[in-house]
Formats: sequence, structure tokens, C-alpha cells
Amino acid sequence: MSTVRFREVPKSRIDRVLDHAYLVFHEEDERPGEREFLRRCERTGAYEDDHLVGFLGALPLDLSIPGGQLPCAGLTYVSVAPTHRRRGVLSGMLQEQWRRCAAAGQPLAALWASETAIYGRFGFGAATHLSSVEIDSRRPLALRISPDDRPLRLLDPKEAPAVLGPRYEAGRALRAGRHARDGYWWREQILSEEDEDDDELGPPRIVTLGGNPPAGYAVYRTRAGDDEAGTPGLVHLHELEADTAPVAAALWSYLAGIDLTGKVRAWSRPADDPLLLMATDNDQVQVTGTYPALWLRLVDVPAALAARRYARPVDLALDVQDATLPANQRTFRLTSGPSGTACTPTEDRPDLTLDVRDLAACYLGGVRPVHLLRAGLLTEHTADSVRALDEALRTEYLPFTSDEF
Ligand SMILES: CC(=O)SCCNC(=O)CCNC(=O)[C@H](O)C(C)(C)COP(=O)(O)OP(=O)(O)OC[C@H]1O[C@@H](n2cnc3c(N)ncnc32)[C@H](O)[C@@H]1OP(=O)(O)O
Repeated sequence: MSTVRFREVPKSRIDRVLDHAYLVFHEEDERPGEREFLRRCERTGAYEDDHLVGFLGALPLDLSIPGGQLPCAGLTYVSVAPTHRRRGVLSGMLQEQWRRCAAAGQPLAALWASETAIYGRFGFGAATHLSSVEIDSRRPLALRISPDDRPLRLLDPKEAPAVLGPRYEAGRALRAGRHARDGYWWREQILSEEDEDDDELGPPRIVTLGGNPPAGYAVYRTRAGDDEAGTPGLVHLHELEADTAPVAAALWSYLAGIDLTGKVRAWSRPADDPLLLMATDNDQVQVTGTYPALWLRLVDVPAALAARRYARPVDLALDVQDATLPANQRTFRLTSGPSGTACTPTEDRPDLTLDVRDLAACYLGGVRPVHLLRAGLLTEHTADSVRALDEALRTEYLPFTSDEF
């Protein structure tokens, strides 16, 4: 390990990163837009002599948190050469990343994990979860409310960032865990001509309802059915945003009513999607799975805790355990009330003890401290302190992340 050094990979060496990533992730071909994506990242390389043996990309993001947003390093392309596994290369790259986060003023880091066993030890907790939903659309979608009857229109993808952006931002303000999108993100990540995971899906289609900005929209692709195999045509939903339940009902009804299709599949919906309650028949609208989405790391615990909004006044001394970032390994007093919010180190006796990964899981409001207590993961020193933290962290909408990076 002593010969491995960490330094920025220059833009001119992105070819080398791609070769390394294909080796590690068992891929052959460059995906469209991959180079531009890597150019936008900070790029930490682990070098042995002059050979790249590890790589970690960090995309600068603005992540929504309850009541606002914070700068966040979106970690991606995390990879170590098969010859250098389990020698501390990832650990070293993350230490380098924490230094970079401090320098860049990023109190948060986040990632989508390839394997859930990897990141807990580094202080990440699964902070958002998503549900995949399927609608049997061989019959009309049965809903308990009347859809908004304003006209629907199809939108040219070129208009999407300007027209959809404000509606997306409104949804992002309600649900923590979503990052701000620029024109590049809309164009290359949301509306790319081909779906990188399924080349049988058609180009992106956008339907909107209401004025400008629209009251709601859906981004979807379709796949033709196969009569011989008896497979119905598919509507693959990427995103649906709506400002009211009737608007959502109109968009879901539209998707379920597209001719020559018999199934709507949405792989990333919030776990509290109102569709699940407005559906008349939960055999027709089914949750087919629930998954961890965004893994969050509080790189700067007091800055992160001081930045979010709390549902109730709170005054607690939190003993935070953080094995890898010593500045977080201490007791902080969190106070929030009518005169503001603060989180500062204290010598007071702690009210409760928790690991930084569990604090990260709770931070956006998706995991409840009372459930962690029940699982034996928090230690309560002052009666009812976990309940007080639970009530303060609660959010009206569950956090949600659909954009993978
Ligand atoms: C956000 C993303 O990009 S997700 C993509 C992650 N990348 C991949 O899955 C690609 C294939 N895997 C790899 O490249 C590497 O094995 C990595 C990046 C997962 C780990 O890199 P390494 O340099 O081997 O990790 P490192 O040696 O620093 O290990 C640190 C600790 O994590 C543990 N660890 C590493 N990988 C795993 C794993 N897959 N599952 C469970 N624990 C793991 C190690 O055992 C070690 O624990 P220890 O100190 O108790 O022994």
C-alpha cells in the first residue's frame, strides 16, 4: 500500500479511466456521453508508480434537504483494479475525498451502491428508498378520484429543460434527496435518445398537462409488444411529477391508456406515491419491489444538522460515533426553535448515542430513529430523547431519489 499515491486525473487522461472502469465493471463499449460525464466530475486516481489502480469520481451536486439544499459530492465510478483489491485503496481514495469535500465546502457525499455491504463501514447510510410499480393496463386504469380534465400535450424534448424545469424544482423542494438539474443533465441523462439500460426501448416521450409551467408531466419510453411471445407492449415510465392528485390521476390514466401496450412499468417511484392510495384495485397497480437508492454520508455533521429544517423544536446532545472522520466523533448539541437552528460541540452529558451511518439514514426523514432504537442501533441515555429526535426529523413527504449517477 505504501507505494499507492492519490492525485487528480487530468481531463487528458480520461481514456485511461475508461479502460480501468471497463476492466473493473466488465464492460466493453463506451456508453454515449460517458466522457462528458467524467469531465464534469472531480477525478481522484490511485496510482502505483504511474499506473492507475483505483478511481473515484465526484460529481458536484446541490442536493435537496428538508427546508433547503446543500452542496454534495456525488461519488461515482468507484473502482479498484482486481490486482489491488482489499489493500486499502478505496479507503485511501475516500480519505482523499473527505479532504476535497472540506476544501469545497461540501457537508454531504452521496452515492448509488453496487453492493449494499460496501459503504456502511465508511459512514454511509441508505437515506432514500424507491418502489418499483407495475400497472396492468390491458384494462382501463381504475382510480378512486376523477382525473384533471385539462388537455394533455406532447412536448418536444428540446423544450424540456425550460418547460419542465420549474415543475421538477417544485417537486425537489417537497422531497429531499433530489439534486438540481442543468441543461446537460436533462439532455444527456434524462432525455438521451437511447435508454442505456434497455436498447429495445424507444426514444423519450414527454406529456404535459396544464399551462406553463405545466401542472404535471410524465417522461416515458415505449417498447412494442411481441404477439408470438404473447408479450404486451410496454410503457416504461422514467418520471412523473404532478402538483395535485387529479393531475397525477390524469397522467397515470394517459400512460395506462396508450394503445398497443398492456403494461406500465415505473422502476423508481417514492414509497409514498399517492397512486398507491388512489388506485381502486391493488391487483392492477402493484408494488413489485422496494430498494435503497441514495446512500448518504454526513461529511461535516454539525454543518449538515444546522442546515436542515426540523418539524418540532428540539434540544438534544447527540453523541456521534464516526470511526473515519475524527471531527465528527464527539457530542454535539442540536437546538432548533423559533430563534433558529444551531449544532455545536458540547461537553454536556449526551442524551443519545448513534453511529454516523444511522444519523445519515435518518437525516432526510426517510428512516425513523424510533425504528433504529427498536433495532438496537441507538442508545438512549435520557428518557424520550429518541422520540424527540424522531419527531423533529419527520418530513411530510418521504425523501426520494430517481436520478442515478
Ligand atoms: C458508487 C459506486 O461507484 S458503486 C461501485 C463500486 N465498485 C465496484 O463494485 C467495482 C468492483 N469492486 C471494486 O472495485 C473494489 O472491490 C471496491 C471499490 C468495492 C473496494 O475496494 P478495495 O480497495 O478493495 O477496498 P478496501 O481495501 O479499501 O476495503 C476497505 C474495507 O471495505 C471492505 N470491502 C471492500 N469491498 C467490499 C465488498 N464488496 N463487500 C463488503 N466489504 C467490502 C474490505 O473488506 C475492507 O474491510 P476491512 O478493512 O475490515 O478488511
